[in-house]
Amino acid sequence: MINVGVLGASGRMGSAVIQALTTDSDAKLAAAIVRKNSSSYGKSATENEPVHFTSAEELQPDQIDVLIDFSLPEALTENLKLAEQYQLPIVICTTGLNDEQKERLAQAAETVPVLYASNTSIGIALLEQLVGLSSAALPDADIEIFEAHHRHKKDGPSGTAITLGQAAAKGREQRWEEVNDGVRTDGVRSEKGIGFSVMRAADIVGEHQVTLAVDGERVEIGHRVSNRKIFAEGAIRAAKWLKEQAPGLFSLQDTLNLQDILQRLLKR
Ligand SMILES: NC(=O)C1=CN([C@@H]2O[C@H](COP(=O)(O)OP(=O)(O)OC[C@H]3O[C@@H](n4cnc5c(N)ncnc54)[C@H](OP(=O)(O)O)[C@@H]3O)[C@@H](O)[C@H]2O)C=CC1
Ligand SMILES: O=C(O)C1=N[C@H](C(=O)O)C[C@H](O)C1
Repeated sequence: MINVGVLGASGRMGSAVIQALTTDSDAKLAAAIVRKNSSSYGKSATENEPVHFTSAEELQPDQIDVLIDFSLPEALTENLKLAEQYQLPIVICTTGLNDEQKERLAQAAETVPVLYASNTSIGIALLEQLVGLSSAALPDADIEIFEAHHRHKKDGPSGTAITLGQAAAKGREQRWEEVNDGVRTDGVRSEKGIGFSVMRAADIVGEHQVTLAVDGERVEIGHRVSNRKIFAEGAIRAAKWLKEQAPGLFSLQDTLNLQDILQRLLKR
């Protein structure tokens, strides 16, 4: 049984992780961590078990094996400090990180196991591989990425959309900085640019579509999530894997054998 500390525990994803832990036979909720000024602070985090929303300062580190972070980028530094202070593996699922924050992940990974996943679903991990493969196989195709999320989302393009763009660039051995067109404000695509379009509406959980288009033909690779349980269970699966690792910076791909499967199939 592993004991999980959830950071950002009062949020949409924090609540989904807490819910998923109630039915997991190998992992349980050990701490539901929020800001001290959170409206949830001190309230009960679960219906039947005696876990209350608590602050990082009150944490009992000996009762925790691994942390899962679904807070916001503003909390990243403090959350990594917590992992370092108590030598706890940490799965970071927050998106919208800037370059400095990404460097901070690598720095923390020198002393604790850190897994960063902009999307914890296996479907998106698979899409990443398929996008890399498609982009290499169709070197002249124009690549565009569409993503749709709920009206409350605070960052865009989504972390997943950026990860998929990076997979496409990697497939063509291109530097991401040179091909990232972002969300075009003038509507004009650069020659090798990868562009993004973003929809924010109602309760959409998470949708991504990568289009590779040549004149007269179009490949579309897409993924839709309709329940946050998918992300929650993926994060818990990653946490179980990370708990067994030495310090280092990992991705969801490290926990799966998708590359091996693809390589085996491509050799046939
Ligand atoms: N990797 C993945 O698969 C997925 C990643 N995400 C990402 O996870 C993150 C959270 O998403 P979601 O649950 O929808 O967001 P919410 O806004 O619902 O939750 C955010 C949580 O962070 C807490 N929080 C806000 N500001 C701070 C702060 N400055 N310091 C500490 N805690 C803070 C809030 O707590 P309170 O206000 O109570 O203090 C709340 O619990 C986003 O970055 C999102 O993009 C989302 C889905 C899947
Ligand atoms: O904020 C969300 O909700 C989501 N964020 C992640 C992202 O930015 O990619 C993953 C998921 O699609 C949901």
